[in-house]
Amino acid sequence: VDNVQVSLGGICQSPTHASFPGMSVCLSENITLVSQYENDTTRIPIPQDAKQAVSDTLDWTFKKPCYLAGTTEFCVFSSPTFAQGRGMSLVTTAKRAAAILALPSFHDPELVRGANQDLEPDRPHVYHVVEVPGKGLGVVAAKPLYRGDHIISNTVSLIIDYGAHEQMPQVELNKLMAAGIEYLPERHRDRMLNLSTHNDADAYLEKVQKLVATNCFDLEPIDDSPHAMQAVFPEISRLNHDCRPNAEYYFDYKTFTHHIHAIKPIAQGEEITISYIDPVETHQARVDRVKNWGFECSCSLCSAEAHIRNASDARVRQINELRDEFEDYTTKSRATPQMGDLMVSLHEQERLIASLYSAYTYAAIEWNGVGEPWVATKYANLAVEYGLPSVGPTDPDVKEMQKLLSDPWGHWSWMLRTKKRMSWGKDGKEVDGKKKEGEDDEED
Ligand SMILES: C[S@@+](CC[C@H](N)C(=O)[O-])C[C@H]1O[C@@H](n2cnc3c(N)ncnc32)[C@H](O)[C@@H]1O
Repeated sequence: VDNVQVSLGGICQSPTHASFPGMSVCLSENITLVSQYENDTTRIPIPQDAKQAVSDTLDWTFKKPCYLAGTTEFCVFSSPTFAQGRGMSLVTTAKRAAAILALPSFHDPELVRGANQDLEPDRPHVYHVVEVPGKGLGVVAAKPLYRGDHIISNTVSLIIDYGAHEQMPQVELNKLMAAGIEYLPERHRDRMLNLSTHNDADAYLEKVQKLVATNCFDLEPIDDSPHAMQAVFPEISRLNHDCRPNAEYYFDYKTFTHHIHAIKPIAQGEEITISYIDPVETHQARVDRVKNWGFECSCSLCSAEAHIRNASDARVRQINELRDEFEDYTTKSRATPQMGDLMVSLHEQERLIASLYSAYTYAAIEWNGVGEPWVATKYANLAVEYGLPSVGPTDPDVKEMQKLLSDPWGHWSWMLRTKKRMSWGKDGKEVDGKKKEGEDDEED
């Protein structure tokens, strides 16, 4: 069972005004193409020879400008035709650009048909973008929404390799990001350029830097590169933060699409929110993290009275302690089914709806681990129901719970804790880590 803490796949972890170490950087042979940007404070012209010759092989339409950072060259790659002409751009290495180009959504346009509502003006939107006092723009429900209802999806618009952040001076990276935005088709580009920068920017490139920092999400590497990626999705970026949100997001790597679903009932006209941070943190930690986006968190939990906040902090600490026990599959673990029930209850008390699926998952595993298939089945069903809108159908926990549902007795968790504690199996030897699928149960 995967640890549920959000790191990658979440909102950018170091979003605003971070200082990136400037390494010595040499311009690649494309210096003449980018030098024209030096004093440009408005828009970035497309380099004359950036467009590739049209060929039968699927390729990026634009592959320049580039910068050589040490021995690594980072370029802008762009496909204005991606996702029915919505377009996408990357700032990354040629190797990673090739890995992304190999993804199914580039070869089968049907996979991303209908992913972006702006391409389907006749489809009724379930949300409106409005001015929200004290928050700039925000998203409100256009009709009553129920748990699991789909709200917005966006294919990725701009991706920036964290390797570029590490290895390029910020000012050079800003130019590449600006070129990536420039390549997007006009309507899409305008939406990107209208995104919030939280506060004013004096120059165009500073504006590009701030809008990426304010609106990006983190994506895991899709190749053998150690570097994660930042991604921007213009419509989804209008969602404001709440530590106890009513919507959750997940990224589908197959289609390169970000999805937002309601995780609880939302009334017509109510603001739709997501959490920018790991919400299973204490009050002070949350307040500090949210400051990265330049605002003081005023959500209901952060503005609660001190004694309410303190009780919440105690529950959050207990959730984190219990998680360590559930993740320990050795005989040292103190995890019991009743602790699984407690985990569920603590999540409910804390209004941690987005990660409730993980509490149900732990409870299902623990009940199955002592040979109680029907209680395990109840929790596994709940894990799937709550997991689908929160983490999506390809999430490992959701898939594991679907397996448990189809055959609790054949699942790796069946009687696992009992066997461990009674030293059954494997000559009584303790096996570290959880039991792997297909491992035999010959001593049962
Ligand atoms: C990703 S944008 C969200 C959309 C933004 N409000 C807009 O006008 O486009 C993030 C920025 O929105 C504002 N914001 C988001 N959540 C907020 C909140 N709970 N309270 C105040 N400002 C918030 C902050 O300025 C933050 O830097």
